[in-house]
Amino acid sequence: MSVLLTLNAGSSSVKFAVYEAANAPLLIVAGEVDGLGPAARLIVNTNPATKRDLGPTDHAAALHAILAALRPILSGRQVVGVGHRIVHGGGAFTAPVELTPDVIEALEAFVPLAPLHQPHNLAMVAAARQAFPDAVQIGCFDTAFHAGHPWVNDTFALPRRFYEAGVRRYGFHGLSYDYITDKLRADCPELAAGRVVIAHLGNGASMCAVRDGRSVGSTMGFSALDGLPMGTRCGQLDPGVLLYMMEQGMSREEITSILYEESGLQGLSGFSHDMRTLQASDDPRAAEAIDYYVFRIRRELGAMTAVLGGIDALVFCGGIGENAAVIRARVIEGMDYLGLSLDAEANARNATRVATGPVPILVIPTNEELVIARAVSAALHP
Ligand SMILES: Nc1ncnc2c1ncn2[C@@H]1O[C@H](COP(=O)(O)OP(=O)(O)O)[C@@H](O)[C@H]1O
Ligand SMILES: CC(=O)OP(=O)(O)O
Ligand SMILES: [Mg+2]
Repeated sequence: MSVLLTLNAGSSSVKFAVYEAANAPLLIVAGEVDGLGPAARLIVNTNPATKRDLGPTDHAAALHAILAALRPILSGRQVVGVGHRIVHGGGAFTAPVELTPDVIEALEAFVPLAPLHQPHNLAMVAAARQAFPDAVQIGCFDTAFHAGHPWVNDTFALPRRFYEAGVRRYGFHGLSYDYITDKLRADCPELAAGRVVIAHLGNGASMCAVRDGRSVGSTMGFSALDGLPMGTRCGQLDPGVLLYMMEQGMSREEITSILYEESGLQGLSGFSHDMRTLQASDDPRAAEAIDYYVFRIRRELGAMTAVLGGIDALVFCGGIGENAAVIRARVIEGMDYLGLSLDAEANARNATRVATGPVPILVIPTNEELVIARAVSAALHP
């Protein structure tokens, strides 16, 4: 049997799935290594019984563990296509593409703009090519969903030459937004045609303003640093802070490390980037980190609603958006002025529909893997 493999290297996880290679890909198995760093674990089919502690694990080791776990499943099956999440496609890659050596070379240019993702995304391509030399390798871009952004959301107020040189607000998490808008189109077409704010709250986090299924605004920009605070990333920052750091004599490497790896929930709490750990802690710094996180989501919810001129539905997704009922409750508190109010009981059990007010609030498990698998399938069956 011919199968497709998808690989999604996020900042704290590597997610994977295997599908039967049909026109509409049929899921065989899915799973992830999450908690990359000192204590990662492998979980298959979200079944806690399969959980295996891997100890200290980076992206490469995670892929190794995934391929080992897949060996019995892939035996007797032929991997004909591998689909990769590629976080940054810049202005040039606005649709899935075969990952030829020329394309890989072009994508390497974006490594400095997404250092927590792009190098790992590209390393997965090399590893998959070695493991499955006969399979076609397809790249699917987080930036592509936002490619039609209105210019005002695309630009910074810098001299024009920077825009021409590609210094633009690309936006990310596009595979997730693509899945959610498609799901809305299928399950609630009346909402899909309207003004929807999607909050993708994972280890990375962003929000997107969607009108009639198209991105018209997003909180992330040129790099995956902007907008909301994240596990270890700072989110929106006054550029004067960067000048200050430079004046203090910090090197580019030091500043990069602070902004990408030592900030966000990690920086504010001083001990963890993981929402589960922070919620379980009684350290006041954990509470303050969560306060700032919620404050910024509420602020951007107002901004995204203003971009859309109102809101017809709010969707939560990503590891935190799908599972952290308390965070959703705190984001929605006092938002009746937007027509948003929460059904506490439905919210507590992570139900799909969690609103009591006039504006639907939905919790939709995102599925970047399926978006990737569909793209691979389309490439194989044009
Ligand atoms: N039940 C839960 N309650 C609170 N937070 C959760 C829960 N499950 C997962 N998370 C959080 O989700 C985040 C990871 O999200 P995920 O979307 O899987 O990450 P990535 O951005 O690496 O794809 C972590 O902060 C984790 O603590
Ligand atoms: C773009 C980004 O931040 O992705 P993730 O949330 O998977 O780290
Ligand atoms: Mg992710």
